[in-house]
Amino acid sequence: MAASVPLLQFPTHSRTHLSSKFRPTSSPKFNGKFSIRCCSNGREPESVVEGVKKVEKLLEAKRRAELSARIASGEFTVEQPGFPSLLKNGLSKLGVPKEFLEFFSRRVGDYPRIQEAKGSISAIRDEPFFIPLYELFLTYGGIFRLTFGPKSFLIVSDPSIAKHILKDNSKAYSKGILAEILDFVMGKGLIPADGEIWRVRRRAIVPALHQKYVAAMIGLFGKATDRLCKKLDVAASDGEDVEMESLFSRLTLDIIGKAVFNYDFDSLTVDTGIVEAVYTVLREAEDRSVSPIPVWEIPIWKDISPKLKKVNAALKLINDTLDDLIAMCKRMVDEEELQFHEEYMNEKDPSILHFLLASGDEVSSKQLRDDLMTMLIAGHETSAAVLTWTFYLLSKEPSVMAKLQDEVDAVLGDRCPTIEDLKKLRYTTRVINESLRLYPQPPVLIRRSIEEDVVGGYPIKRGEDIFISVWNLHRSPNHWEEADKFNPERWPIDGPNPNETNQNYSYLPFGGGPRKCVGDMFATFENVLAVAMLVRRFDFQIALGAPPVKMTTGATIHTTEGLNMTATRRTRPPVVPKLEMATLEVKSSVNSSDVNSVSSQRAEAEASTVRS
Ligand code: HEM
Repeated sequence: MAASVPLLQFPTHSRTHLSSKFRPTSSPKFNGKFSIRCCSNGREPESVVEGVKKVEKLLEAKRRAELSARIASGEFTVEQPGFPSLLKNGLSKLGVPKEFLEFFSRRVGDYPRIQEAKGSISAIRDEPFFIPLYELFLTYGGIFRLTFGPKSFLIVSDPSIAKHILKDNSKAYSKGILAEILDFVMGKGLIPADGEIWRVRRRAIVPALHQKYVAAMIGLFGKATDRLCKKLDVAASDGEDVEMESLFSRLTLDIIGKAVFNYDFDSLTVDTGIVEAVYTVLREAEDRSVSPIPVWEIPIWKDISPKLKKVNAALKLINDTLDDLIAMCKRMVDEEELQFHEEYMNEKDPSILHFLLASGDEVSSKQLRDDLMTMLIAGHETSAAVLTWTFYLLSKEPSVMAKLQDEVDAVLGDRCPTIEDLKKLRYTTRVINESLRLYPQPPVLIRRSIEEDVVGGYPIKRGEDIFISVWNLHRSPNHWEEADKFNPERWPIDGPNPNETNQNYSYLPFGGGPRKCVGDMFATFENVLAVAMLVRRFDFQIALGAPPVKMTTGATIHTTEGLNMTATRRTRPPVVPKLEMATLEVKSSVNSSDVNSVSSQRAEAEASTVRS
């Protein structure tokens, strides 16, 4: 029986089914005619944006104050550390030597105990689950236990503890609940797999995402984003607003399908059965992560539930399609005059699947399907969410948008972006870095201890379920100035690409340690390119009369009702690239080293994979 996940069971905001979001919002309410059209450059007047920001800040402060008051009033009861601990802490503050304190602890039998917060689900029902975790973190600190009835979780928001679990002692932890929830769709794919299966598959898959492959993907990103631009062009001509979250979901599905197994979903253009099947399965995975009872495991229900029948049919369609693609690719590889080497890539089909088959990867077709499916999901929802929240953040900060557009105009001109261009788009990259800080995807990393360990000085048993809150780490007032502010300037433009190592685990957009994301470089280029191509052609504002953009959560952070925007074709001043290009040219090596630093990060993670 899969463990239920009480913490993830908070009823989320009712979510519009994705498919209903897959069309431009053409209702009169969202008609472009009523959107704020602004000054000559098409950007929203700053006073309006500032006013909206002030109101949002006030609402946020009110919401926080209410939740803090609930915590203080005892809806969450805290178990304080025992008297000996309090005495020990007091003595420590008075400067009593550590050796004496340890001797004292042993004599009185006092072991440090993790602070405990007892939760009442009703107190926090209307929030995405990581929001109350943030309030609790501010009250109880970098590690605390959250107990719901018989179930308890350790919530980690301290960078050094996160580093210990993800990197230094990663062998002592598995994917726990996550593996149970995802089993139906990913089986033993790379994300849920543990132990020897994970080690073997990681060694097979990582080489497939070599630098030449990622560089070859740039053209694919460009083509797919161009299709999206064309769609926006039509909407702009028709004066229709667009729901960007669903469009980004389609963009990244089209990209990842081609990149992983050379399949063109073409979901930006058509709604085929396979696209619907992918969304049925994705939605089911998210529903399972927020469901109070694992109904999908009840024997009879499993066979009669229309919803589960639909999910099973969708899974069958996807699996059959994958089997066909694998068979087709095998035939291609058989007919090829193969000269396999480290940076091998088939020009006609540069997909990861082709690399794996050409490498002679000895793997069962079930395992191969699990891995492909895992990468499809891992690389699709995450990037779509990053783009959605980046555009949301940009709509709130016209000055950032202006600076971004200036950089893009200067670097790209009217060209389709090349890899060299992407390396020069340093401010655009910082915008993505900052968006990933404020909206990490996923907001929480899940682990389970598989042996006893000591974390942050506290002994823990085997079988502890642990949530590392990346959301808390990324917004911790201990580490960030004005933590809630969208400020790409906080990352020095000439500095290295921020990552978990150079930020000491206060920032982990792609995780860390041996299980770090294998698609970090791929995703960074994909997002930078999409943002650059879109803001070059269009100005974006939140559509007038659109519902407020609120968060809800599944595996990644979604909006509750979509991101309804007005895309307006830009009327740009002529591009005068010369001066700007000269400066950027000089500094471009910094950005190349950013890319290299991503690869060397990966090399470090791989080395520890081999060691572990
Ligand atoms: C912006 C986009 C992306 C973000 C934010 C992201 C984030 C992450 C994070 C945080 C993890 C670590 C999970 C953990 O430790 O529990 C991860 C793992 C993973 N990601 Fe990504 N990812 C992105 C794109 C991609 C892409 C494009 C691919 C595939 C091409 C991919 C494939 C994977 C895989 C296979 C793993 C599991 C690695 C392992 O356990 O060994 N991701 N990702």
